[in-house]
Amino acid sequence: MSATVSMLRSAPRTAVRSYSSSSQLQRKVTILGAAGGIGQPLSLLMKLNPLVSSLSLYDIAGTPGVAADVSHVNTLVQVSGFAGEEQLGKALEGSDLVIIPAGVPRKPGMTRDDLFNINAGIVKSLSAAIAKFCPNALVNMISNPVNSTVPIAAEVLKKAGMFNEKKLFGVTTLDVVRAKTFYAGKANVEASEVDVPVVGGHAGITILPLFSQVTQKLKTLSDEEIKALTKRTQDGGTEVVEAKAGKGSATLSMAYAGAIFADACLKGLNGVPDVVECSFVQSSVTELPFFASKVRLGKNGVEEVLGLGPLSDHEKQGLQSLIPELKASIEKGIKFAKES
Ligand SMILES: NC(=O)c1ccc[n+]([C@@H]2O[C@H](COP(=O)([O-])OP(=O)(O)OC[C@H]3O[C@@H](n4cnc5c(N)ncnc54)[C@H](O)[C@@H]3O)[C@@H](O)[C@H]2O)c1
Ligand SMILES: O=C(O)C[C@H](O)C(=O)O
Repeated sequence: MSATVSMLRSAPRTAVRSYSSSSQLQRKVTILGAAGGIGQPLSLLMKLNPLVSSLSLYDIAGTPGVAADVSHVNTLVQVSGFAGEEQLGKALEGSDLVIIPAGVPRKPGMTRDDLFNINAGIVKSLSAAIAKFCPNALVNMISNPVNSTVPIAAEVLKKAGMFNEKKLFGVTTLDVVRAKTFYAGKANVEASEVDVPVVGGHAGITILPLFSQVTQKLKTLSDEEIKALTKRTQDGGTEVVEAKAGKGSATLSMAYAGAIFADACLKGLNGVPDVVECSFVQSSVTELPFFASKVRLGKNGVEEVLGLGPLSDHEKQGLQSLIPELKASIEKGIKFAKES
C-alpha cells in the first residue's frame, strides 16, 4: 500500500497521535488558488495529512465556502479561508509550505506555453507576496507553464533578496504518477510497486521518463513499447485536456500528485531520512539552470539534487532533444520577471 493511500485510510487516528506527541510537527500549509479545480481536492487531501496543523486556503474568491466545507472533515487540522488580495498577507504569514495551483488551465488545442501571458503575471504577484510575508517557506509551484513559472518565481524572489534555491520546487509529480501507472498497465505489475524517475521539465518532449531505471522490471518491454509509453507520458496532460473537452485539465490526479509531493516536503522538513521525489529545481545536472530530476528532501528543502544515472540510447536522445525547448522556456520566464 502506498504511503498516501495508507495516510488517507488512517488520517484521523494518526493526526491525534502526531499532535499529542510532538509540537515540532505543527506545520502551516497555504494553498494559493484553493477554490479551483486542483485547489479544492488538494485542500481536502491536505486536511487529511497528519503532518499539517494549520491549512490556509487563499483564492481571489470562493475560499470561505471551500474552507467551511473542508473544515467539517474530522481531523485536527485547523482550516481558514482567505479571499481577495487584501487577505493574501494574512493567508501567507507563518507558512512552512506554500502550494500554488493558481492560474488558468489549458483548453484543447493549447500548449502549456499558451498559458504564459495570464499565468506569468499571477505567479509573479504571488511570488512577491511570498517574499514579503513568508520568505522562509518551501514553495511548490503547480501553475503552468512550470518550465517558465519556476524561473519567474526564482527571479522575483531574487529581486526581493529572498531567493533560496533549496526552497523552490516545480511540481512534476504527476508525470511520475502517470509513468508509473502507464508502465504498470503495460507490464502487468502492481502500479503502487513501480517507481519511474521522470526528468527534464513539465511540457511535451521536455518530460523524459527514464523507463530504463524502472523498479519492478518483471517483464522486459520492447523498444517500441518503451517509445509508446514515453510518448503517452509526455502527452498525458493533453490526453486529459482533450477528454475534458474544454472543461479544463487534470485536477483530481494533480491534487493526488500535489498531495504526495507536499507530504514529501513536510516529511523532509520534519527530518525524516531518505525522502526522494522528482522535482523541477535549480540544478547543475545539465547545462540548464533549472531541471527536473530526483531530489533528496530535508530540513531546509532540497538536501541534494541527484544525478540522472545511466541512460538508455533512447533516453540520451530524448535528453538532447529536450534541451533547446526547456532552455527557451526558462529564458522566457527569466526575461519576463526581469523586464516586467
Ligand atoms: N504541474 C502540473 O503537473 C499541473 C497539472 C495540472 C494543472 N496544472 C496547472 O495548474 C493551474 C490550475 O489549474 P486548475 O485546473 O486548478 O484551474 P482552475 O481555473 O480550476 O483554478 C485556478 C484557480 O486559481 C485562482 N486564481 C487565479 N488568479 C489567482 C490569484 N492571483 N491568486 C490566487 N488564486 C488565483 C482562480 O480563481 C481559480 O480558483 C493551471 O495553470 C494548470 O495548467 C499543473
Ligand atoms: O496538461 C496540462 O495542461 C495540465 C498539466 O500540466 C498536466 O500535465 O496534466
